[in-house]
Amino acid sequence: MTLLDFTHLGVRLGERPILRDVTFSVHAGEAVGLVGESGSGKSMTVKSVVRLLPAGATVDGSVRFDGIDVPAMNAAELRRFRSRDVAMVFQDPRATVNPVRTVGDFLTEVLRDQGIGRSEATRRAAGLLSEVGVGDAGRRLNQRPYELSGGLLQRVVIAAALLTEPKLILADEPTTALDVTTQEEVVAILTEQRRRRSAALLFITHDLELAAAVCDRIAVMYAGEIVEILPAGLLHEGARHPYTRALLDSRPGAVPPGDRLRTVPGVPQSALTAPAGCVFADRCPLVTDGCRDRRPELLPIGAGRAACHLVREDS
Ligand SMILES: Nc1ncnc2c1ncn2[C@@H]1O[C@H](COP(=O)(O)OP(=O)(O)OP(=O)(O)O)[C@@H](O)[C@H]1O
Repeated sequence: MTLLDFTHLGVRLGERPILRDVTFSVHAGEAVGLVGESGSGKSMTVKSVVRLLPAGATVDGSVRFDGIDVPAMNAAELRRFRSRDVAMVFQDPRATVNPVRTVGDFLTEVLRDQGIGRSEATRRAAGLLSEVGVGDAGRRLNQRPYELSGGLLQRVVIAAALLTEPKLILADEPTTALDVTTQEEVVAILTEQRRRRSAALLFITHDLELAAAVCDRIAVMYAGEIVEILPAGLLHEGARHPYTRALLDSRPGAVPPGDRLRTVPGVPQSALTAPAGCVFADRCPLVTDGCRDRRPELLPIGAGRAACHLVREDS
């Protein structure tokens, strides 16, 4: 069953295009990874779900949650949607948690807003802290954010995200600010807890391997567009788009130890600077004249979809 549905979503900031024709869905309980270089539009796609786009953004196409058009929600519907149906985990937990209030206040606030009494809210918050691996929950509830490490605080943010039993979790590079060992623990906890609750996940990362480990499907973005979407388990053998292939080739693990790392040649484009035909044409090793003339559509190929004239003509 489709939970979140983007149909021809376009976002502009003034005259500047940010996202173009973004079309994909996330099913109930499914995890979809949004991958791509900096500036490709991953965060803007996620922000459009909760209507947190910058002031002055204009949106066309649709974003539907459980069949309801998010841009058309009135203030009360939007408040309810944001506080109950969807939860967010961002890169830096210290930017999410109020530094001067206790962890307990942060965790119980949403439940208290829903009319749940203090002791019940505290009991639930303590239970969730234990579930996300924060020991000595009673003591932690009385601490302030500066008393917790980044990894512990991100677990607190994950606990807060789970409190209202959301149907969808939006995670924007949730581990980038943490050290490598802590990253693995936090990803494992997020994955385990969302699976246990059958919550869907839209997971932003630069890291294809991480996306493949955490998600069921991977959507690759470039210059404000989705250029490929495919099952995570088929990432290595099934990726067809030259940009996805180039990202795979530029992973540290793609070259023998000691060899020079490969990069995707050229400079990343935004939706504003991308060429008129295929957005990847300027950097594509397979480019032909036809690629510069016509924009490829995201069409079924193999087990996924890709926006590339060449892989389509090949198959
Ligand atoms: N507040 C803003 N005002 C103007 N332009 C913005 C704003 N935020 C993002 N952009 C532009 O929108 C485009 C998409 O940005 P977005 O943050 O979605 O990319 P991203 O793929 O999430 O990148 P990163 O991985 O670096 O977070 C970029 O060209 C960016 O410069």
